[in-house]
Parts: sequence; structure tokens; C-alpha cells
Amino acid sequence: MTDLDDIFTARGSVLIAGASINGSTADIAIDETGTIAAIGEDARRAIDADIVIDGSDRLAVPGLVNTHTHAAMTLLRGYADDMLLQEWLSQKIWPLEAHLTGDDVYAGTKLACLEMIKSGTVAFNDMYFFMDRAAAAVDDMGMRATLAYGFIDLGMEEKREAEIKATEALVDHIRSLNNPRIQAAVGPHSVYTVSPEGLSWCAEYAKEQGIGIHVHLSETEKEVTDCVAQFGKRPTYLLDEYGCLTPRTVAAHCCWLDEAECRLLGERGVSASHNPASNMKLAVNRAMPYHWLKQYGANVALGTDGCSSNNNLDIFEEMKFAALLQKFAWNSPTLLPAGEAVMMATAAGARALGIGPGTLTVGAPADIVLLDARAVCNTPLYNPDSNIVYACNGGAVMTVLCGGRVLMHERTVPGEEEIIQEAAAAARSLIERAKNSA
Ligand SMILES: C[C@H]1O[C@@H](n2cnc3c(N)ncnc32)[C@H](O)[C@@H]1O
Ligand SMILES: [Zn+2]
Repeated sequence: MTDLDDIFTARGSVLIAGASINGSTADIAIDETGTIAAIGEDARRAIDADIVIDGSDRLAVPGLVNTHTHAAMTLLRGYADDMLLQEWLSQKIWPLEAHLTGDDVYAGTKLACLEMIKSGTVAFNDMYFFMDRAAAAVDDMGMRATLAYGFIDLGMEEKREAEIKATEALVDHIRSLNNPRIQAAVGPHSVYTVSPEGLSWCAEYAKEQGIGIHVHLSETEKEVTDCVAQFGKRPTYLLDEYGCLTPRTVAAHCCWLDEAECRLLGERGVSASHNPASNMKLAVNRAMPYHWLKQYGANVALGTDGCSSNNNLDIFEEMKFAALLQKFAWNSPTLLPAGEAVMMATAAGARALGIGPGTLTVGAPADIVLLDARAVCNTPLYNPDSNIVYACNGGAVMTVLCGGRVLMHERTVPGEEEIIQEAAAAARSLIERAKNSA
């Protein structure tokens, strides 16, 4: 077996020896390009391994995907809780965010990446500000991410011009990085913060650039009634009218949808990001109609939302909350069984971001998580999906690989201490600046 230091610095082929995959024991071979080259009997012959990782007492699962977050909001964790969404945003969050700097976003996104890696997430879909600095953090941490600048014009033409410039600058910047793990998306925040002109620019620009769209959709009932009062139609139809519903759109929340809207999202091939912890915390008072979205073929994945409404980035918790909330809200104990929750966090998430199949299969990117099969939460282990969704949290994750690179091994992530210290310092200084300006 390879030493800890070598595991993080070596670049090359990796053999995971004797891990448990879907109930049977197998080796996994990963080639130099970070692709799964073989699983099972052929694995040892498929590569001349530079790194060997002991997979005994480990369950191998695909890397988890967080399809909706505001990563740098780790700096706002616990800053404002137990409030109504509109008041929380307008009275607490937005005033504090006005003081954010690029350095804050770098430090906060690094803390977010650390937290995600420690809980088995390899890829995320982010919408925030100073996203060139978020990209730097993602690059440093070795994860995958789709990064969108949060486009908010509040119906003002001048602001719209600035948001267009910021969006274009981010897309150009990400292209210049030439990092296959980082892609750009366009991020119209929502129908209540972006004008029709803004929505339509976002849709056209995304189409022209061949990139995705990341938007909040029908999170609260107020969003829907305000939209109907102002535009005479529900948010889904407004987004559709301006071209924002595409197979490369990720719509976060999707709580207050009626059946016809679910059908339209299915027809347009949209991915819906279910964020049950945030929805329950902010008491949006309606669970995403998962059964309709599934029935009409929308791709339903999972997200945490930001750390100020969750308050962590653990997709294991999100799998459990999703499975529980759906059952409770729709009065159906058979709705969203464990296996489906795992698929939402893996294959559906990967599909939403266009990053491969999100499965442990030959030819897939080697985005692999090894769980401790001997942990309390995995004992006994009748049905791994059940343990993963209902019993475990991210603490059971021991090793994480993204594109064949080891990001965490035996729960060690290089540089963890400094990342935590720097984020804590950034949060302190942010609060200080906000106080001094008040
Ligand atoms: C990108 C923007 O989205 C905001 N934001 C964070 N959480 C939510 C939510 N649940 N609903 C709407 N907006 C949110 C961020 O605070 C930032 O201002
Ligand atoms: Zn959000």
C-alpha cells in the first residue's frame, strides 16, 4: 500500500484493492487519465499501478454531487437562523454579502470544498459572487464544479449592464483556466430578482456559449403569487417564455410546482435540484412534488443550498432528508426509497452537471468514495443503500477520489488546518467590516 504523502502527490494510475461494490468484492483500476479502466478480475492486469489503496473494509460508491449551493456562504454559517426567507435574505444576508471581497469568497469556497470532500462530494453547482476566486479555490482543492455568477438586476437597466459584464467576464475567465474539472454556467438568480430582459439575455448567452443555466425556481408560495400578480403566469412559464428551461438548466428548489409545470420541466429536460434541509429550515411549507417530476421525466438531483440555510454541505444528510420529507409530505412511505436517494445524489447529479454517468463503470471518470464498512452506521449491512441513506452521514467517508486524484485518504485532507483558520479569520473580518460601516 502507498504511503499517505505519496498518495496525495503522485499522479498516475491507481489500484483500489478489494473494495466492496454492490455487495461483492472487486479491484478497481484507474488509468493515468483519471478514468476507470477496469473493475474486477481484469483490474490488476489493466494497469501498472503507481498507487495502491487498500479497499478492504470499504464500500465503494460513486462520488456525490451537490447540484445547488452557494459555497462561500460557509462564512455565514449560523449568522442568521430561524427567519422567514424574504426577511432573512433582505435584512440579514444581502446586507452582509454587500461587504464580501474576493478574498472572502476564496477562503469560504475553500472551506466549502473541504467540507464537501470530507462528506464524499466530488462535484458541485455553485451560484455566487467573485466566482473567479471560487474557481481558484476549486482548482486548489481538486474538485469538479460548475460556477455561475449570481445575476441579480432587480429590474434596473444599469444594474443589468453590470451583471452582463460580470457574467461574461466569468465565462471568459473559466475558459482561460482550461481546467476540465471546472465549467461555467449562467446564473439568473430567480424570477423575483431578474427582469424579463435579464432572463432572456441569460438564456441567449448560455445558448451562444454552449453552457448551462443555474436558477432558483418556485421556492416559496410568495414567489409564485407575486409572479402571477406581476406577469400573469407562474414562474415556470415565465422562465420558459424567456428560454431559460433547457436540458442544461438546473432549477433549484422546485417546491411550489403544480402538475402541469412538472410536465413542462420534464418536456424541456430540466434538472430539478431538491434541497430538503433548506426548504424545511426556511419553512417554505411545501415539499417538491417529486412524484410528478419523476413521472414526467425531469432529472431530480440533490443540493444543500448555502450554509446559511442548511447549515452544512453534507449530501448524506440531504439524501436522508429527501427520503423522509417526501414520505412525510406526500403521505407515502414507499415514495423515494433509499436506492433512489442514492441515484439522486450520484447519477442524477452527474447528469445535471454533464460530468459523466455518476456510476462505478468502466470508462466513467474515477470519482469514487470509499466508506468505512466497519463503522457503527454500517453495522449490520443488509442493504448498503439503506445504510448510506438512513444510517450514515458524511463522517463514514474515508477516502475520496476525483478524476483519479486522491483528495482525502483515511479522512486526511492536505492543508485542512490552514483552510479552517483562514476561513474563520475571513468570517471575523467580514463581520467587523459590516459593523464598522453600519
Ligand atoms: C446568489 C444569491 O442567492 C442567495 N441565496 C442563498 N440562499 C438562497 C435561497 N434559499 N433562496 C434564494 N436566494 C438564496 C445568496 O445569499 C446570494 O445573494
Ligand atoms: Zn440557493
